[in-house]
This record gives sequence, structure tokens and C-alpha cells, in this order.
Amino acid sequence: MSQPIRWGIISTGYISTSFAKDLLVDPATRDVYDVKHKITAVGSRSVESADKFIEGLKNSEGVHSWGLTSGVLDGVMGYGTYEEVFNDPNVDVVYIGTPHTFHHPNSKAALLAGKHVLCEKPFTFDLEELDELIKIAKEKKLFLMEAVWTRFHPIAYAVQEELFSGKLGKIKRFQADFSMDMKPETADPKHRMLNPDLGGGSLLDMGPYPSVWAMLCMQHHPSNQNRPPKLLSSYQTVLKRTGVDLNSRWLLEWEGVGQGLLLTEMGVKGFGPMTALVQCEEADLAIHWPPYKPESYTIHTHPQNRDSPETQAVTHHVPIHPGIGMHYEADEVARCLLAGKLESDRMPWEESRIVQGWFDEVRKAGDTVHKDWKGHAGE
Ligand SMILES: NC(=O)C1=CN([C@@H]2O[C@H](COP(=O)(O)OP(=O)(O)OC[C@H]3O[C@@H](n4cnc5c(N)ncnc54)[C@H](OP(=O)(O)O)[C@@H]3O)[C@@H](O)[C@H]2O)C=CC1
Ligand SMILES: O=C1OC[C@@H](O)[C@H](O)[C@H]1O
Repeated sequence: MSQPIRWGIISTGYISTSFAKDLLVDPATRDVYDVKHKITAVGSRSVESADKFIEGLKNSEGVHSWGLTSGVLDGVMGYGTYEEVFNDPNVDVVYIGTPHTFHHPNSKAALLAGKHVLCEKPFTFDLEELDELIKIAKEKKLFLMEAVWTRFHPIAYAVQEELFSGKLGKIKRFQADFSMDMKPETADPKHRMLNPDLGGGSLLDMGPYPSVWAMLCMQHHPSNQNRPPKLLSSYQTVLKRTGVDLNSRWLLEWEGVGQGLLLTEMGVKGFGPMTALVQCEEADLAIHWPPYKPESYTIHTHPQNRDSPETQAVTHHVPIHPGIGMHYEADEVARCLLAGKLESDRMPWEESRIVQGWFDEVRKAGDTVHKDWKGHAGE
């Protein structure tokens, strides 16, 4: 067993709390014995918030309490700035859980201080920002990964195995949707989902999830040979209150394989039985809600013939192991660090670049306040 990977966490909001809690889960509960985690530093814009965050972790219950007696939080430091985390010699890798528009400056600062980085989705505001981070990671020989946790969930591997086995036949078409009713007409306009300065709107926040299923099912499909698709068209509806996108839709084509329609929406609830649908010659595969953490999928077959209304549905359950489900990506980071890798094979830079490129194209073709916005790269 190796030494634990020492995590520094910056920001103390919703997702940083979820991520930190999952580092407290016993890896053996998910059959992981090769890596261990330790939280050595937490950084916030205020030291009170960092201390409160640490105190909250120390009061964890259930599966999240294992770490308290197993040294995961021993000696953890709370800081009132992010820089102190970047400069802490007891930190190997920094987890970035700030709002979208800070991902680039925070990741850049961490890399320049010599730390490996796991950064929340969407990786950056635009592709130029992402390319700058990759350049720095390469130059400084540091690990860098977008925290698309869904890629590492057991169901992601199960769905790929089913599709790539060929049993469902040739892929015909794909669609994926992440919709939630966030009451956009009455919600607090300063909330990060609505606030343009924090990268608000459905595209950047929700877009990574239809995209993850498009990448896993279509891009990775053996018949595609990892060729990037062409973006055929897109549309965004503007939320007039704050100027961000209320919904976004974009149509992709993997040449010779099929087309995929991707949707995000903040004003309508999604349809539970089908958050992503892969239609093949012999059967259809529907991945259930929620797109970020589905735990079941259904294969719909047509016992008579493809056009008959009679269908047979078999549902497969592939639950995550104890915890919220963010520990899998942490394990991947730990393994990559131990192996001396700069990027993950399961979440490689080029695939983050492809998805970030879609977001740029959709945004630039739309009419939101973000249409002509540029990120921080080159500042
Ligand atoms: N993987 C997943 O499932 C999820 C990922 N996310 C991603 O995580 C990121 C953060 O989302 P979430 O945790 O929901 O957001 P929160 O608003 O809950 O937390 C964001 C934190 O960022 C810090 N921060 C720094 N600058 C600002 C600022 N100007 N305004 C507000 N907060 C600031 C604050 O921490 P402090 O005061 O301590 O500095 C704040 O608590 C987003 O990019 C989102 O896409 C979000 C939800 C789920
Ligand atoms: O990443 C996410 O997944 C869960 C959603 O509720 C959240 O808006 C989003 O940021």
C-alpha cells in the first residue's frame, strides 16, 4: 500500500463539501486497496469558513465517518486564502471547487505553485483558457484533470461494455438531456446558475453531462475510432432577467456513425426514465435520470420486428459504492500521480478540449451576454 495522496481543497461550497466527504469513505468499501487519501489543507476566502468546513467534516456520520478514525483529517490546516493551499508543502494535489469563471485563474495559480490539479467541470470558460492550463501542466510536468466524476462511475463502464459488445447492433442515433426546473424567473439572480459573472446559464453548468454520455457512447464507440464530431447547428434561449442561456441545444455528427442531439435546460424538469438514449439497429439503450449519477439503464428490444409497437424492456441496476460517488475520480487522480502520469486515460485532455470546443461554438452562435466573452487566458 502506497502513502496517501495529500489533498488541498479550495472553496467551501456545495461541491467541495461533497468531494471532501467522499475522501473520508473507506476505499475498501469500493474494493480499492491500491490508493489512499488524506486532506491536509482547506482554503477559503475567509479562514472562518475554512475552519467551519473542517469542523463539519469532523462531524461526519455514516460511511463518511471512517476517515475520522483513520487519519484522513489528521493535521489538516484551514486557510483564509487559496494561495496558502497552493504554497503548502504538505499538499500534493489541489481540488478546485470554485464557480466556473474562477477555474482557470485558480488552476493556473495552483499549477504555477507546483501543485497537481483536479478542477471541477466545466474545466474553463473557454478553450483558450484550457489550452493555457494544459501548456503549463506539460511545461511543469504536473497532473491536470477535469473532474467529470460520472466518467468513473460503474454504470459508465457497464453501458460502454453493453454498447461495444455489438449485441445491440450498429448505432443509429443518440440524444442526451440534462433539464431541471430551477425556477429561473424567480430564483436569486446572484446565484451562480443565473449570474453571468460566475459563468451562469445551463450550457456550462449542465452541458458537461449530456456531453459525457455523447463522448462515452458515440466518440468512444469502436465504429467511430475516436474521431471528433462536427457541430451541425445549435440554439440558445436567452433568460432575459440576467442574459444567460435558459436552454441550449446542439446537434453533432460523427461521420459514418450517427448524429447526436444534446440538450440543457433550466426551466423544465427532465424526463426520469430517459436522460440519454442510444438507438441501435437491434435495440435501444436508455440511461435513466440523473445524468450526473445514473444507477440504472434499460435495454428496449423489439421481439417481433423494429417497427412493431411491441417492445421488451430489461432494466439493469449498476449502483455506486457507498458515498456520494466522487471518490472514484479521486482514486483515478491518486493512481495517475503514483504512476507519474500528467493526464488520465479515462479523462484525457483532448476529450475535455473537444467538449469545451462545443461550448465555445454554441455560445458564440447564440445571443446571450456570454456571446463575445473571452476567458482570462493571455491576460
Ligand atoms: N461534479 C458535480 O456534480 C458538481 C460540480 N459543480 C461545479 O462546482 C463548481 C462550484 O459549484 P457549487 O459548489 O455548487 O457552488 P457554491 O456556490 O456552493 O460554492 C462555490 C464556492 O466557491 C467559492 N467562491 C470563490 N469566489 C466566489 C464568488 N465570487 N462567488 C461565489 N463563490 C465563490 C466560495 O467558497 P469560499 O467562500 O470558501 O472561498 C463558494 O462557497 C461549479 O463550477 C460547478 O459546475 C457543482 C455542483 C455539482
Ligand atoms: O454538476 C452538477 O451536477 C448536479 C447539478 O445539480 C449541478 O447543477 C451541477 O453543477
